[in-house]
Amino acid sequence: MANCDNNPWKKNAWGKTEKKADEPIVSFVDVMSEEYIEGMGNQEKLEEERYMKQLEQMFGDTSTSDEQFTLNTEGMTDEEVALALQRHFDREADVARAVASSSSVHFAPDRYHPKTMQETDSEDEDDDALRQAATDMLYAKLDAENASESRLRPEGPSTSRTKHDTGVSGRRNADKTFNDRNSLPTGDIVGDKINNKVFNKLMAFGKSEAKRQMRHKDKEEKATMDTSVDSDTRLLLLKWINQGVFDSVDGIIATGKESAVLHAAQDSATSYAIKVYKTTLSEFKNRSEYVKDDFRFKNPRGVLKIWAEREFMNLSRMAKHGLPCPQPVKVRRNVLVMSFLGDDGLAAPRLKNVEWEFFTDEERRSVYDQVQTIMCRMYKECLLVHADLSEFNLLLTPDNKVHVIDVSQAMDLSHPRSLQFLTRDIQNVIAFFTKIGVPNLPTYVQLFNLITDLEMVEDHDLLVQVEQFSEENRSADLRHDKSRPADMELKKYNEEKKANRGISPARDYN
Ligand SMILES: Nc1ncnc2c1ncn2[C@@H]1O[C@H](COP(=O)(O)OP(=O)(O)OP(=O)(O)O)[C@@H](O)[C@H]1O
Repeated sequence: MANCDNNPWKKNAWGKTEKKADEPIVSFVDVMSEEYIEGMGNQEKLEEERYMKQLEQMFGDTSTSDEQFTLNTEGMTDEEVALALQRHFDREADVARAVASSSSVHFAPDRYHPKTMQETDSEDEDDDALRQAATDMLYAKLDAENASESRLRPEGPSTSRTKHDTGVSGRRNADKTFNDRNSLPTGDIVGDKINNKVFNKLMAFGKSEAKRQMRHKDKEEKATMDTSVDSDTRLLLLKWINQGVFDSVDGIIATGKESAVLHAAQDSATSYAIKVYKTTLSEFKNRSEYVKDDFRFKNPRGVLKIWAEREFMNLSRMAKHGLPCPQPVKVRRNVLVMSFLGDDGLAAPRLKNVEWEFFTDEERRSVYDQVQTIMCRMYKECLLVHADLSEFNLLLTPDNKVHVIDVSQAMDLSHPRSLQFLTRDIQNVIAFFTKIGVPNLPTYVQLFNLITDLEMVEDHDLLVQVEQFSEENRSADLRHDKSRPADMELKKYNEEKKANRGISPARDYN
């Protein structure tokens, strides 16, 4: 086979004539022989030695030891010094490269690279010491700047402080407490210290106090609404002013347990009392005795709004029979408008508040007689028992006439306990007039018999007799439905509504 190597037209894959290799051609057998490899190694060693000699000739000593580099800069300009340093740096770099390529020399990175960030215990200690020194310096500076605050610093020149220092944290706590006025009103505590325990307690107290005040505010707002007028009532009153029922509502006459009574005026000639019932259940708890047998009070919340209507209805019944009481004018939801008892916008006093020492015996007796007549007529003509009659619900107008008010709880005689309530009314009245010195008052039994035309005896307790009578003489209607005696009152209530030609007795007025 012809030897193709000598052919000048021989081209490589890119169409170019291949350049003849400078290196001697070595057979594969030679490459694989150990002597050849050894020879190669020796040759490299020789080349390396030769290179090092060259470097020595160029730069002098190229030792890689950690000897300190010294440069005598005497008489040198800055530029010469810089050049010398640059040369030194270059030389070291060359040596490092040469050494790195030699398998017999280990590369020491510390010499050319920044110190590694590996931390040791001793380094930690050093850092702590450094930090402490920096803190000391900072506080020393602060103290120097503000000599007046030096009392915050613990005694002794070598004492160091951190943010956890009691003095520093105490001052910081005091600042925070003082500046955080929203949560805690502290007064002036500038310059004082508060230790952490106290500070934490103060903050916790501040938070709970803020919450408590919010709750308190809520309650206050609700209470204001309860005792005076809520927004719905205000709207209703405004509507009545627009309708010309009255011109203005100009103040509170009284706030009772269950209501607020306001004064309203029209043309400065006519005055009205507006009774706004509270709409919270708590106020009606003490009414349980009136309502415990009454079907309407099974759901007490639903019943709150009927108190105004009930009073309106009772006042209507009484006014119809000409009893001295406020004239009912309007009722809607929990608001009742009635005529005002008094003079010049001044409400008539309750018997409780009358100055009886200015009254003669006859005048006092006259007042008692009026009350007795009211009780009799309420029972006989209106078929009602007041059920809360006392010196608190009887007003004395300037013409010395007694008027009865607050009849929302007044009950029809059909109520299974109406006689018991009448007995209590009698006891209240007799007790009061006895107290103000009215002579020759009847006994409880006498008054009871006078009002009811029943024949109770003096020898026995009136209430015991009344209980017994009620038990034996339930009305025929009630006997039909003993399980729900209050149904009787409902029946009467509905009959009365119908008799008043409307679903509600207030209908004719609204
Ligand atoms: N028509 C009126 N004219 C003048 N003052 C009145 C009138 N109605 C009520 N008042 C005044 O308002 C006060 C409270 O009225 P009323 O007794 O009806 O409300 P109450 O909430 O039932 O009060 P309490 O339960 O404390 O007796 C009365 O004591 C009286 O001074």
